[in-house]
Amino acid sequence: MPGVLHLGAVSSSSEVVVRLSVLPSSFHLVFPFSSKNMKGGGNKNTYPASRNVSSGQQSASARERTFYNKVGRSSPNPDRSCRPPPTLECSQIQTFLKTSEGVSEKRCTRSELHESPFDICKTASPFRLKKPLLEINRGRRKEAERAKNDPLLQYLRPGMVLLKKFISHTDQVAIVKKCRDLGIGCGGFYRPGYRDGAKLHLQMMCLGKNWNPDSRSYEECRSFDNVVPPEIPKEFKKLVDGALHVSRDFLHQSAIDAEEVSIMSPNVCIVNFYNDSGRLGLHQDRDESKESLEKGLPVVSFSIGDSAEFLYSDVRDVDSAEKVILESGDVLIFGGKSRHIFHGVSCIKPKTAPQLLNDDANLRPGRLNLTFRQY
Ligand SMILES: O=C(O)CCC(=O)C(=O)O
Ligand SMILES: [Fe+2]
Repeated sequence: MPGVLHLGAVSSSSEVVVRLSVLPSSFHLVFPFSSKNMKGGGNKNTYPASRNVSSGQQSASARERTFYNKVGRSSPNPDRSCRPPPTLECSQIQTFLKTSEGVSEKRCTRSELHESPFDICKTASPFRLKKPLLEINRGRRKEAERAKNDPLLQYLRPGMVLLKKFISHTDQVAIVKKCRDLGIGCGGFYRPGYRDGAKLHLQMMCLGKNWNPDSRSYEECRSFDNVVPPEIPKEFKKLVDGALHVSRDFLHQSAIDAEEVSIMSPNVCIVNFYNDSGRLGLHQDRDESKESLEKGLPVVSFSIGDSAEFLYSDVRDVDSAEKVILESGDVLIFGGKSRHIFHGVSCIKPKTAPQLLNDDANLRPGRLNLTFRQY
């Protein structure tokens, strides 16, 4: 039965064998954004119509399209031991742990994480009280009012563009669900720290390659548990590509050199989850390859959930840093002359996530952020 987890466990004093098997699910892909339709100087408050990516056809209805039609049918991660996984469609995860000498098999395991996987979604309660319609509508009106005068496309500085509300509601829900599934599996969320014991104020998961905060370098598998990070879902890559094209069109329409934002193909993504007290100090993203950094290939950042106060500056100085609020659905791009900016998250603004997202994605209070890079 699709999506059903079979768990069998056999245990002896020297060995534990756990087998999980889940049938993979298939996806039908539909994406909402097409750079081709983007008129930078046109309607400031709408993005272009949806496009069915798989067929390349224009679709009639705009915005509210999803890139999964089967969200929530989770397929736990395939084998991610530090060896080539047998197949990405792998439907089984096997863990062999031996407590005695002579370990012959040691594959995808969580045993070394020392903590249970972090779930970015709330546990569904069968007794969840529905908010009164009046209250829901009041929330929506407030959100719409606030967004009314916000230009959808904002040029923040050379190489830095903000696409407000770029990710549709249904795509945000799908991203949350995908990150949740990956996050509770092998290579999922953990609280990163440094050798001296200091911890970052967030939960992190890497896709593509692992970023090691202590050595400030990328590695093929996580040094603390030998797990190969999950791949970046191709649906995420399509959204990144759409965002890059829309921002280049916008620059072009605004008589700014589109090359300030280069096209790149992400092969690394750092997924951060911040709770209400989460934050991230000012830093530069400078651990990608020399070639990528020299070309100024952009970082593309997705925000979902509660809003964040995002700081950026040419120097590492919180007091003089510029400030921008990143809201759910926003995409921030910084490349070219802004590729080396110092940036960070000074605070999360509690209870600012759209009510509809809370209802449909069941995200914990906090903020999900994905930053895509080309190593
Ligand atoms: O959460 C954010 O907006 C920034 C994340 C970030 O800078 C990073 O992961 O390097
Ligand atoms: Fe960063």
